[in-house]
Amino acid sequence: MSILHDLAATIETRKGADPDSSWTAKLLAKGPEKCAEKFGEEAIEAIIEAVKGNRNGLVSEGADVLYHFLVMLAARDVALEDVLSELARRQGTSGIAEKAARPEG
Ligand SMILES: N=c1c2ncn([C@@H]3O[C@H](COP(=O)(O)OP(=O)(O)OP(=O)(O)O)[C@@H](O)[C@H]3O)c2ncn1[C@@H]1O[C@H](COP(=O)(O)O)[C@@H](O)[C@H]1O
Repeated sequence: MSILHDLAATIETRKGADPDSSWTAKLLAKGPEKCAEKFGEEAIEAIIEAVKGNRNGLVSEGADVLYHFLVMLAARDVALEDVLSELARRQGTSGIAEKAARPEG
């Protein structure tokens, strides 16, 4: 299990939990739209750090982005595994070398 899988599993346990018991439970209780909004805010903060060239800031905001991405997925009942499977599928269908190796037609 990766850290992302561990975190996704923790976030899953926060669904329906008392909003006063954890930050994640509180955010999920506000609904999927709020979760998506928070993801957008964190993404913008990461963009700002990237544009500034602030390595430490980008690492920190990047962690926020990944956490809020997982919360957004959980809020819409989309499994991390589905996103990872989509990435894996693309590994097999993209890339100049792979395309060149494929027969015509
Ligand atoms: N990785 C994170 C993580 N990253 C960011 N955050 C929270 O996300 C919030 C985002 O910061 P903001 O400044 O936007 O928050 P805010 O200003 O208080 O919120 P708003 O008023 O803007 O809505 C912070 O309060 C952080 O605590 C996180 N909260 C939890 N986790 C992980 O999730 C696990 C479960 O957390 P709890 O559900 O809180 O136990 C933890 O063990 C951590 O591993």
